[in-house]
Amino acid sequence: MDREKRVAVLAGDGIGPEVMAEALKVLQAAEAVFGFRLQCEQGDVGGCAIDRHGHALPAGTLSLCEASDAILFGSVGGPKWESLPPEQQPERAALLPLRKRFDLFCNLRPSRVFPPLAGASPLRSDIVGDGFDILCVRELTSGIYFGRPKGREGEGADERAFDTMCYRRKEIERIARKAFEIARLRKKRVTSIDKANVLTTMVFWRQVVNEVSRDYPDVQLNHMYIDNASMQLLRDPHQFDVLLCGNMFGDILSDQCAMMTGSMGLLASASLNETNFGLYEPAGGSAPDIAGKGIANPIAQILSAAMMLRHSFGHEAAARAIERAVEETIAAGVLTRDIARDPAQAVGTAQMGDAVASRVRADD
Ligand SMILES: NC(=O)c1ccc[n+]([C@@H]2O[C@H](COP(=O)([O-])OP(=O)(O)OC[C@H]3O[C@@H](n4cnc5c(N)ncnc54)[C@H](O)[C@@H]3O)[C@@H](O)[C@H]2O)c1
Ligand SMILES: CC(C)[C@H](C(=O)O)[C@@H](O)C(=O)O
Ligand SMILES: [Mg+2]
Repeated sequence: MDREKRVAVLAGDGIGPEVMAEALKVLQAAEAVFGFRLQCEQGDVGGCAIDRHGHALPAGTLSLCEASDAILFGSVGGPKWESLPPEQQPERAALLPLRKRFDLFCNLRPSRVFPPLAGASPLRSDIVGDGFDILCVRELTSGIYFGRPKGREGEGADERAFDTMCYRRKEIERIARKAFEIARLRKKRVTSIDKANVLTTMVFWRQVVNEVSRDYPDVQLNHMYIDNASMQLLRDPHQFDVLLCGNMFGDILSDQCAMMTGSMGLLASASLNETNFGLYEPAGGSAPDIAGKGIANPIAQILSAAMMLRHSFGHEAAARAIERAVEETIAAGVLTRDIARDPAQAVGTAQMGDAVASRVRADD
């Protein structure tokens, strides 16, 4: 890295601060091994920011992000803030505006089975086989999440609520291009997910994806309806390489893919714009059911930090070293409760972080 990079560290709510502490520990180990320095600065975000500052994304946090080279994000939300008006809740007032502000349209969610964890998958062993490797490429700044109008009106039996699903050609084109480019570095297969049999937006999605695919004749493209895709993932995950999804379908299928690898706590993600500025976060949430117990799996957060080193800072060797340290930790049987075969043998969040940090090393 040419100069010291600035990282906005937004741990957020629930298990966010617990798993973030472990990711920072692992980053420090990588700094020591590879001789680079990150300037990490913490900012409040989410429900805890509402409690402290009256807003889920305080101005100080936004300016910290604007002055940084990347954002390392934990998770936001939880029961305490669910009764607030929807537009004030942490997810809608902090996370979605951050994605929009930095134009983070390209969300990468890799689901790969760690071979020693094949038994942690809820899928039958003959279906998991020797493991699958699926990359969900999710459009993140448009679709039904952001379409206007959106609202509620009327009263009584006629009271209604509505969202708008809308995609512009340029929005479909740019995410499709990303999916095809990435597929070229993998098994060269893209499955585009839609609901073109019902939704006009999705007829357009399919048409534009077909048009973009002409520039990538070496990549095999097929289309699949979302309902069938959800079923096919369970029946034969090996048929998939890159899943190209709109915002909502990608949200749903990526949770499904994560669990198919054994736990929500394993799924990292990168949300990128055209300049490779990124927000890096676990795909799972604040996990209120286990928050504060020191048992959350920090791997998704740690692997998100590795993705930051790779995609925003171009430090492939350090990213790979962290990924390898995670693989070796798992192979050594150091497992949190969500992935341990015997819960009595499970380690806590901090022990898992220690185990990964101690295994970060340069290439042999
Ligand atoms: N990026 C984000 O900030 C983000 C993402 C998803 C959900 N959320 C928010 O989080 C809150 C809880 O949402 P939810 O319950 O639907 O989803 P969740 O992902 O928080 O939890 C779903 C299940 O997965 C488990 N899980 C998740 N991460 C884990 C980890 N690291 N280790 C072990 N187990 C883990 C949880 O214990 C829970 O049983 C909501 O307020 C939601 O809006 C935030
Ligand atoms: C918390 C929520 C807004 C978010 C989403 O729906 O995008 C989350 O579920 C995710 O997958 O990152
Ligand atoms: Mg989600």
